[in-house]
Amino acid sequence: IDPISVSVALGAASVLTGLVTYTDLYCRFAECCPKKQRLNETALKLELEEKLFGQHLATEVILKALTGFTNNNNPRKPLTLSLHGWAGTGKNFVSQIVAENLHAKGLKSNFVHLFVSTLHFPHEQQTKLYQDQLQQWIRGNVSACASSVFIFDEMDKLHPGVIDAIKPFLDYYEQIDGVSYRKAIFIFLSNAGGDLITETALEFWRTGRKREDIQLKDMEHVLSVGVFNNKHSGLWRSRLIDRNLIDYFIPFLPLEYTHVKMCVRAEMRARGSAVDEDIVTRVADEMTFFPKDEKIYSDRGCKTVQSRLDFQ
Ligand SMILES: Nc1ncnc2c1ncn2[C@@H]1O[C@H](COP(=O)(O)OP(=O)(O)OP(=O)(O)O)[C@@H](O)[C@H]1O
Repeated sequence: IDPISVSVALGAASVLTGLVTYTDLYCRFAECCPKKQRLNETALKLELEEKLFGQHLATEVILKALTGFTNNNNPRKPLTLSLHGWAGTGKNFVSQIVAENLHAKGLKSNFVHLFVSTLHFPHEQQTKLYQDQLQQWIRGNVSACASSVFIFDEMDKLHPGVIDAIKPFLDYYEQIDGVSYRKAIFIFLSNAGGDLITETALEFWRTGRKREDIQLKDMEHVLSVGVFNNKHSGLWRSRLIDRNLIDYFIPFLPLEYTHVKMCVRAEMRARGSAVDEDIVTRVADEMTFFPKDEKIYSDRGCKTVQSRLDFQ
């Protein structure tokens, strides 16, 4: 054995080891973009089942979509989810859970980006500017981290056309100007389609069928067509829909009295208080329910539970 090559090899090995340790150490303190997107399926499943109430369809589809996408080393396009439903039914809540399961810092991660239409894109006459800014922002962030997550809240308040600026990034291209967008995840949140979802849920209720028997096929098509034809959906006549670039339309069902009670209990536990059923009932009774005759669904979902609890 040649002593010189041995020492070169040893030196190289130690530098390499040093480097690996340095990177590990660095990533322990600073946030690093994961080279391979890892998802703990079991943990996500458990979290959704335990924390998200009354949303069997969303739980099922989100799990399936994320597991399939993150297990695929070579996705052909980014994952695009469009979450629809009445206010306070858990769309933001789920996005937060998803973000945390993909990047430990969740919404605070440098690789998770939240856009709120009324905040980031308020003026219709500046659509062109927003389109340019959005493209630049997404390009820059995906170049820095391929598995970036982009969440667009209040899609129904987004001016038509803004979102079409990102169509090329959501398409099946291998690369655009040297950047691959295939590992990114886009999540759209919207109230659009909430009425269609409620109609279907009511139809099941009125005909004595169980809420849990509602299937994705009962809604997905109606939802995509409804959103495409709705001028105030953010996806009105959007090329994202007619080019089939949205992978899943995910319905969030309106929440019932029992779900509101579950939210109150969860909130009490989160505050470290013992669950007091009298308070739970009081808070749930204060919420308003629709339709006028049956009063089945909370018109704000679980949204005002936290503030109502403050006044008990
Ligand atoms: N299905 C649910 N299961 C458990 N908690 C829920 C659910 N829906 C809502 N909540 C609670 O209510 C809060 C508000 O809900 P969230 O912000 O997710 O509603 P949203 O659907 O995004 O409403 P909006 O369309 O008005 O933005 C959540 O932070 C969560 O605490």
